[in-house]
Amino acid sequence: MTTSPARTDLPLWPAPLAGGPLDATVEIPGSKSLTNRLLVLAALADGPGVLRGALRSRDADLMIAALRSLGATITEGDAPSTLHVTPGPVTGGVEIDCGLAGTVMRFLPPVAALADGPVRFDGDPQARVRPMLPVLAALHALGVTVSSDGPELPAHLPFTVHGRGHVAGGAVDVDASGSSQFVSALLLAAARFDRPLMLRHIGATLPSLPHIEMTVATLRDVGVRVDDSRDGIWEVTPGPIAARDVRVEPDLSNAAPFLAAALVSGGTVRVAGWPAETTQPGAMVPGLLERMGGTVSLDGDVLSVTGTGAVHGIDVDLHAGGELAPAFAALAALAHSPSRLRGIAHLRGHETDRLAALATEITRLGGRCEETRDGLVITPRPLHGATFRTYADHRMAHAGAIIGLRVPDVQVEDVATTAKTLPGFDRLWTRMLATGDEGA
Ligand SMILES: O=C(O)C1=C[C@@H](OP(=O)(O)O)[C@@H](O)[C@H](O)C1
Ligand SMILES: C=C(OP(=O)(O)O)C(=O)O
Repeated sequence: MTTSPARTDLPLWPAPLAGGPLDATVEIPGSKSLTNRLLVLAALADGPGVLRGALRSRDADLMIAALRSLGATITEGDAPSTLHVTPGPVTGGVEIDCGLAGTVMRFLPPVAALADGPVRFDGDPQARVRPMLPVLAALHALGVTVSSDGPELPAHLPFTVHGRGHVAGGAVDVDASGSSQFVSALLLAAARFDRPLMLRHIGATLPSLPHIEMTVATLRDVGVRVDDSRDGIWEVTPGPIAARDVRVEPDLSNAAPFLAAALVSGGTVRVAGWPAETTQPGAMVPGLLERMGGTVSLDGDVLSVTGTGAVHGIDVDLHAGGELAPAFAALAALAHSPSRLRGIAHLRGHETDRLAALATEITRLGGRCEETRDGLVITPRPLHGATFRTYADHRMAHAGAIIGLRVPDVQVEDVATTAKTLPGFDRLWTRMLATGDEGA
């Protein structure tokens, strides 16, 4: 970890201070995780389908471009968030740019295995260190050839999946302790395999279980039979994938920084379209904010969080919702009592090593934030302004914005990196602070 002054050639965004208690309603665009699952299933379906309220962001647009090159036709309807998807035979002989999107680099290799030729995968420089081996080893075990420069199975991008038009299926063990996306990836394509897929998780821990439940739920919604009755084992029966006209829920993890702002600034922030039931891990956000001093209410589908400006520390296992950690680490840095975030060792393989990044940046602002084996311990200290580096990580930018609500002169590096899942984050944030009813 380094605490030296940040030097960056990237643009700096002066994070706005909260002028007073908030009174804002924020419209959050569609869920990244749901959009990218629904796009994959629509591209493999039996007929044309529609997504409404889909996310349009870098990760979603990379998925759209990749599925188009693999043979699907995807067009915009009356709005950019309405997507018409017409499946086609899965075609090889193409290259896929994964950017930094875990959902693209993990979900598409099993789809590429169904193609009629090789599919090469690559992405951003930072994507080339994100773990890939468990999903590629599983494909290899299912009879799919995967190659890169060396003789060994690739552990990272870039690599090539040599599609042969079909995947046998069968039983396979996967260590998904590094990412739930290894499980989701194989389940999403498995209805198109020749035989049932019987997938067993063999690692010590399994992060982000809600995201696996999301995969199972989206598969069942399109008529695919999934047996998840045994812990750590999933069985998918090959069969038709129904075409659907579906509405995508707002991204509840991206709602987290906005709702957190109510605790930091005092006042109320509302998010419209909050689902009554969801598999998104963002469902944990209201309960966590209550524990940190917020008052939460749900009126119809409008979730309101009201804060006083006082933030309590929290001791929490975020294993199920690791993507929430940056926002909650930022809140913890502003709390009046210590916090411990546990169960999130796998965040070291996210967009950046998020544990190191959060510890470095909170420390740079004068805070005390220490890495543990599986998380962070954050002890309150007075903070001061400085550059808050973001490491191409959208959720680091959210964290810097939260701290900047209270700490003058926080300069968030490369706020445009938020376009990964929420283009226009800075505009939405500034409008929220203008305390009116604002939309995306
Ligand atoms: O399947 C998904 O859509 C996701 C699963 C999670 O990944 P990990 O299990 O790697 O944390 C989550 O952090 C990521 O933002 C999205
Ligand atoms: C871990 C994340 O993304 P990805 O889908 O790229 O893994 C995230 O959005 O927090």
